[in-house]
Amino acid sequence: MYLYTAQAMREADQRAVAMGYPSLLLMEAAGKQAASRLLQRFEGRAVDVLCGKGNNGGDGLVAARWLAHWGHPVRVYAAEGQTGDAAVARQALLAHGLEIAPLSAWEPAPHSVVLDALFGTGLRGPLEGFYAALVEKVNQSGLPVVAVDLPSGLPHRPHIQADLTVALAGLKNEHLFYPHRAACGRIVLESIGMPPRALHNPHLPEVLCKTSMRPLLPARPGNAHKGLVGRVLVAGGYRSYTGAPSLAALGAYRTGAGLVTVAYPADCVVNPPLEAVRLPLLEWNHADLQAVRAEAVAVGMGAAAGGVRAALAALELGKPTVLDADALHKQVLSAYVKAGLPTVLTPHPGEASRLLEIPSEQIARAPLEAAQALAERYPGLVVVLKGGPTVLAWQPQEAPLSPPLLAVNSSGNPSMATGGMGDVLSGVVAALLAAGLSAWEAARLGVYLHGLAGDLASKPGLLAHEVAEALPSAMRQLQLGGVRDFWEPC
Ligand SMILES: NC(=O)C1=CN([C@@H]2O[C@H](COP(=O)(O)OP(=O)(O)OC[C@H]3O[C@@H](n4cnc5c(N)ncnc54)[C@H](O)[C@@H]3O)[C@@H](O)[C@H]2O)[C@@H](O)CC1
Ligand SMILES: Nc1ncnc2c1ncn2[C@@H]1O[C@H](COP(=O)(O)OP(=O)(O)O)[C@@H](O)[C@H]1O
Ligand SMILES: [K+]
Repeated sequence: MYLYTAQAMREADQRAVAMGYPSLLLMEAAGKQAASRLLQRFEGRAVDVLCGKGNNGGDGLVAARWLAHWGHPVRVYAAEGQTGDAAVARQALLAHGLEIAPLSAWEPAPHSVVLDALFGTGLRGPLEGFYAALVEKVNQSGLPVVAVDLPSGLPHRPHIQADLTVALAGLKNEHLFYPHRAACGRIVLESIGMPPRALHNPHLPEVLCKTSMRPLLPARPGNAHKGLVGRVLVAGGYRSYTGAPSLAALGAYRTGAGLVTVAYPADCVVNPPLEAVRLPLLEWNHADLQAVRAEAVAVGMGAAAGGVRAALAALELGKPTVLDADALHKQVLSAYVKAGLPTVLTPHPGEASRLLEIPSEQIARAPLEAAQALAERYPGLVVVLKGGPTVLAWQPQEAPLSPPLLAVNSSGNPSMATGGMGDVLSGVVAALLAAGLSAWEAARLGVYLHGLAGDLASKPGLLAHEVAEALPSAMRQLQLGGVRDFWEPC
């Protein structure tokens, strides 16, 4: 499944029509589904439907018709001047004997719910004048609001603050990225019958979800032994933060690594899991690391100034590698590009800011663009730009002229914003690399599982090792089909 811009969704709509699928059917499904989702959540309240003059308004007119048809009290307020499908929706509503009042007549009524069908993906620029005032009036009414497709006004200000948003046909950027996502409330995605071929567009970012991630889970053969399922070398640690390599080791073990070795400077106290092999080193050098039996490496966690040396020593092992934290320096990344090894780098916005030399606020505002810029700068390396949500980008070296592949994670939550969470992720991705997944597969599945474990363990005061401990349940639930994507109805 893909993440759409307004333009990409319009193109999908046009493809559906070109394939012979009538657009009126899409509007009918959209309005009917929005009405039924509203009733599911706000049964018993009168519904005020606010309709704009475009197709979002058309969806609202369809919803109003069905609400009335099902016997619910409904008042309709609409702009004048619908055309095309929305005009047909208006006629159909009138044929049911409903009256349409002007939008200017709307006043908040106690115990009602507002269906916001003012503007969707067709909005051009911020709302002003009458519509800006209407949106503010709805927000100030304190009434619950269900938004059709998008809270009206997004991605600009002012915009509707919704309790529920019924996304139509596909998720749009506003449904996944903050601060806009916060305006959507709970999000439910309705397919509205759009032909899958019309939605198909591999140039768009992939949304990581249970359906695409489940097939990537590595199988564990009946005759498995610890040398067969993937061994991981974790290289990191320094005086200041000795928990980092230990958490990476825990993440790797809890993702199914057969054996984890933790290499760290001998003058630092590291307490890896009991099950890990310890390798204290006097200095980061290739010869000592070479002795470790491992199919993948995670390097840089808590390594401070030793990060660059550790990463360059690890490079000579010629293994698939995760570069995190203190390994994330330009000279390291350039050396890994040259080596052409399967490599995943996992910067947070601060580290990406150092690499791209742009402010981290800019990265947080446009994470997909930042991940893409890193992927283009370091072809062949898979970029995992961590955040809420984490985004991924990869420019395959064999296809330098095509745009990078992009993905956005859908799992994870703000309780994961605590120290050590990223260290666990490095171990998870390294374990998947060691199990034989490609860098793009391991990064996508690793990010998804890590977020899913965070969702299962979510609570105030969540600690990174608790997320690691939830990884086995996350994998089992994904395997057995017990996972719910956030846009699925409860
Ligand atoms: N997949 C699809 O493409 C489908 C889309 N549908 C609906 O269609 C919507 C998109 O419809 P439209 O493209 O008609 O666009 P909208 O209905 O979102 O808005 C277009 C209308 O808003 C006006 N407008 C735009 N910017 C404005 C501004 N800043 N201030 C005041 N007025 C402004 C335009 O003049 C136009 O009348 C979707 O969000 C969805 O609700 C559904 O009907 C079914 C299928
Ligand atoms: N609000 C959030 N929503 C989803 N995931 C989050 C959120 N905040 C943090 N995370 C996840 O937690 C991890 C934090 O990583 P990082 O900042 O590197 O932590 P550390 O450096 O302390 O190990 C990332 O995987 C990130 O995606
Ligand atoms: K809307």
